[in-house]
Parts: sequence; C-alpha cells; structure tokens
Amino acid sequence: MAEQVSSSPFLRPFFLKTPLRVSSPLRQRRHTLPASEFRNLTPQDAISVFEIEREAFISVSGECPLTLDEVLNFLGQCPELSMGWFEEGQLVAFIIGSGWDKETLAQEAMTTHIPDSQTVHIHVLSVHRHCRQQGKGSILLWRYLQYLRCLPRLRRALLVCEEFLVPFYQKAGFKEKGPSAITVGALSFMEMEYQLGGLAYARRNSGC
Ligand SMILES: CC(=O)SCCNC(=O)CCNC(=O)[C@H](O)C(C)(C)COP(=O)(O)OP(=O)(O)OC[C@H]1O[C@@H](n2cnc3c(N)ncnc32)[C@H](O)[C@@H]1OP(=O)(O)O
Repeated sequence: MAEQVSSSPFLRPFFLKTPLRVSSPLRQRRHTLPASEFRNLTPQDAISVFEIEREAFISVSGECPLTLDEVLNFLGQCPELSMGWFEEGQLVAFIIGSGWDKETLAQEAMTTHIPDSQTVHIHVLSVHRHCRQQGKGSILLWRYLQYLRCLPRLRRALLVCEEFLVPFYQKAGFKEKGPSAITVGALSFMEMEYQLGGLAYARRNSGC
C-alpha cells in the first residue's frame, strides 16, 4: 500500500455514488458524470477555481488569496496538494496548497512552492456561494487532511485566516499559532497549524 502511495502521489478520483448510467433503450444518451467526485485539480480547472475564489473574496474584501496566474502556477507545480469537489462535473469547493519549509508562514509563502517539504501551506479553501453552510467546507477539509496523511514526508499543514474563521479551523483540528506576519492590503491574519501525524500513523489509521 505504502509503495502505491509513493510511486503515485496523486489522488485517484473517487466517487461518493456510482456514476449514473441510463441504459433504457428509449434514452440514447448515457449520463456518466459522477454525482460527487473528489480529485486533484489541474491547470484546466483554474478558471472554475478562480470564479469561485473571485466571488468569495473580491466581492467581500477586494483581495483574492491567489490571482489566476498564481492558481495556474500552483496547479502546474503541485497539483497533488490540491483537491476539488465536483458535483455533476461542476466544481463546488476546492483547496489549493503548496510546499513550505519554515516554522511559520512568511509573506513569500503566498507565491512560493517548496518541493519535497514536510509542510503544506493551505492557500485557500473556498466553497461555491450556493453550497455554503451545508457542511461542504468541513467535509472537503477533512478529506484533504486524510489524503495528506497518506502522502510521504508530510508532517503538518499551515494556513492563515481571519480571526472570525479561527473556530471553524479549530473544529477541524487546527491549533492557533498566533498572529501571522502575513498581511494582504489592510487585512491581518491568524496562523493555524494541523499535525498530520506521519505516514506510520496514516498506515495504521486511514488504510492508505
Ligand atoms: C485558508 C483560507 O482559505 S481562509 C478563507 C476561507 N474561505 C473563505 O472565507 C471563502 C468564503 N467562504 C467559504 O467558502 C465557506 O463559507 C467556508 C470555506 C469558510 C466554510 O465552508 P462552509 O461549507 O460554508 O462551512 P460548513 O458548512 O462546513 O461549516 C459551517 C461553519 O463554518 C463557520 N463559518 C463559515 N462561514 C463563516 C463566516 N463567514 N463567519 C464565521 N464563521 C463561518 C462557522 O463555524 C459555521 O458553523 P455554524 O454554522 O455552526 O455557525
């Protein structure tokens, strides 16, 4: 099992329900889009990602965690650190991460991917506005953290968020590290940390 993970770090798409197959002779078209699918994102998903991100952040604060170019860069450099939730083929929520190699997040972490590092910097978690407050953000985050446990080397995840989201991340198991050095425009952030527990833990507990 472990060899499988290290030889292919990418998340194989999996479905919550069997893909719909309409076999009636009266229906010539076969519907094969899965009801619900979690998979790593690719640069081809960047536009859908950015549309959700833009609505979620620009309309609220005027600032986006990632520009479209940065989304493209991260999905090109480290797609294995991203996860999208698709329903009927439509992106409804996503996470984008990259590698980081210092104890705390610094401003340069916003635009940098450090390969082969032990820390994932979660840049952004966002849920489509029509799908919020339904548990999707929490579920996607939980699946993502379980998935990260199965990737070799990774030991922890870091992120920054505004003060009002600290309880949301605490509920997911993150611990508050204190005020972050990162600022975006006039916004300041708290830094949050999640211990992944290592591959040995994952092997015993997650079946990866
Ligand atoms: C590292 C980062 O990306 S930090 C930025 C996070 N992303 C954003 O702010 C983008 C816009 N918001 C979203 O996309 C979503 O609302 C998320 C990701 C914050 C939460 O996802 P959802 O699917 O809506 O949340 P979910 O239904 O799983 O959980 C709801 C809980 O989230 C928390 N929460 C969600 N939005 C807010 C908010 N605006 N203010 C305070 N708490 C909030 C609450 O604790 C809420 O619990 P409650 O209903 O008991 O009050």
